Amino acid sequence: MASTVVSSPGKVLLAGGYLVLDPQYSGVVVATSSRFYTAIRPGNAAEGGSNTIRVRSAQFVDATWVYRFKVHDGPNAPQAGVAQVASSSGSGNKFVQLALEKTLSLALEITGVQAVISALASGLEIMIVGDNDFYSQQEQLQKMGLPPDLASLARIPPFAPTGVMLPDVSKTGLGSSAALITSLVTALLVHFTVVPPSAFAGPVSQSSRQARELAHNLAQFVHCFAQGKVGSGFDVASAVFGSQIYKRFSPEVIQPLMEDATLPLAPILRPENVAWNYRVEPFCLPPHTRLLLADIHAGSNTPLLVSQVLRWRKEKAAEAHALWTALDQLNMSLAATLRRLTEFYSADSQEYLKTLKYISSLQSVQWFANTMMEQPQISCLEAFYEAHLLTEVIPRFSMSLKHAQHPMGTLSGVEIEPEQQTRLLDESVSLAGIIGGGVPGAGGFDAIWLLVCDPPEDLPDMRPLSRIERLWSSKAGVTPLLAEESDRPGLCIESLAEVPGLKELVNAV
Ligand SMILES: Nc1ncnc2c1ncn2[C@@H]1O[C@H](COP(=O)(O)OP(=O)(O)O)[C@@H](O)[C@H]1O
Ligand SMILES: C[C@@](O)(CCOP(=O)(O)OP(=O)(O)O)CC(=O)O
Repeated sequence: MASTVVSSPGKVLLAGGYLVLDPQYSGVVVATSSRFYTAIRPGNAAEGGSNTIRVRSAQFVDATWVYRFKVHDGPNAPQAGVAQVASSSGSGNKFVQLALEKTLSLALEITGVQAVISALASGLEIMIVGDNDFYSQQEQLQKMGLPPDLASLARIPPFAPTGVMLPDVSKTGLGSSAALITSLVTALLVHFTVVPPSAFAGPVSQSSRQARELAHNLAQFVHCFAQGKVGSGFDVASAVFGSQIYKRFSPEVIQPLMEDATLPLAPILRPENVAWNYRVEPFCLPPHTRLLLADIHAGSNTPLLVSQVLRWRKEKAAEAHALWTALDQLNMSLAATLRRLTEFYSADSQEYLKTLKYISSLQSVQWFANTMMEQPQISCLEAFYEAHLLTEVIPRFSMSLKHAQHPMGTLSGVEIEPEQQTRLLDESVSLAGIIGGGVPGAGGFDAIWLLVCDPPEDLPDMRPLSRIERLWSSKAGVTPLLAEESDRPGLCIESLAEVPGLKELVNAV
């Protein structure tokens, strides 16, 4: 039987951090070209593999877990028992184990006990890998004697070994656990014929929507259950559906499953369940602009930041409401302006590209220097400038949150946009051809994002991307990531042979 391979993208929350935890507000999420991959194939019956599931995470030291599957007669429905029988590191992998247990339980409910048992007759071999971008490659570049730029990153072999055990890896904030859980549960759903592979073979369509929604609901539940908390779920939603404007689901929908592990899953997780009230509005960055991320190699504690901000919001309700409302307006204006740029391109790609090429060589303060410019170019330029101004204002607003708390003290030290990040952003955004940027997600010391002009044709002087690479290479500990915005839908079914480097890993013993 051929391997089932499913991938899902990482995420960048451009705007809407903290707000997106509340269903009244939305987050602007970009799915990345960097992905997680899960490959599943039958094990070896001759080696007594029946009902044995071996999971390997090839990029890490001692990252093999072996599980034994059993069907239990639950009080309400048959349930999958997935017990760990071996682990190369001696410790478990709660996220993987729960993904297996919950997905196989759902398969038992939907396809029946016999179908699941026969699909496990030879056991399963599962390989999980994430693109190099999910982990800081700064040490790898040093080892290879390469400068910290995009060309060097492209020379690192795919799925390069990190040389460390899983808990010790330095992450870049692309949302590894959400992308991993989403690709793993969906690969299992496909392998156990709960959903057809065709549902993930092309763009999100009406006919494939239900399968995606089931994968979404299951991945959200497993991710929350494994984390022991219900986040906004923007990371899982973008792993499933791609770039979007996201409004969260009410946590109540999965609360019964979080509290009672014996409940049947299908009635709650099925796509027809109207209690799943999340909203996904498709979104994409304007044509020929490039998302560029920096790995800052530092990291912040998101749960701590979140709990401090939410406590402040509760204590200072009126102040917080005013700030949340203002921030949401700015975030939604940014999304609308970026959309308007895409519309310009659709209406008149030549004028759009002319404008893009023009601003690629100028700092934003010079964009309006050319008084000879005429419509429709002026309107297009105005939209680029509006996007620039909005990204300038949004982080300053979150900073006002930092200052707002001082009299009260509860938020002191909450570094949503630390000064180092502000300085790096200011320097980056002031270069020619940079539309704007910000601190993604919960903020902190993790990363910054930039939107960079990337016109299709040659430019008379240095490309904006190269300007940024030059600036960042002069800063210790700042390296770009290869990730761009994904040009594919969220979840994708893959062919093993077409994912460079994956076949070799899957076939290695
Ligand atoms: N590449 C991987 N292979 C296997 N399990 C993984 C991998 N990455 C993450 N996990 C599982 O997900 C858990 C949470 O991962 P973590 O990277 O801390 O999450 P996050 O991306 O949300 O910060 C890990 O403890 C591990 O159980
Ligand atoms: C605060 C948040 O709204 C956004 C956090 O975004 P990040 O991208 O910082 O997330 P992590 O991958 O968990 O570090 C919390 C949420 O929406 O769940």
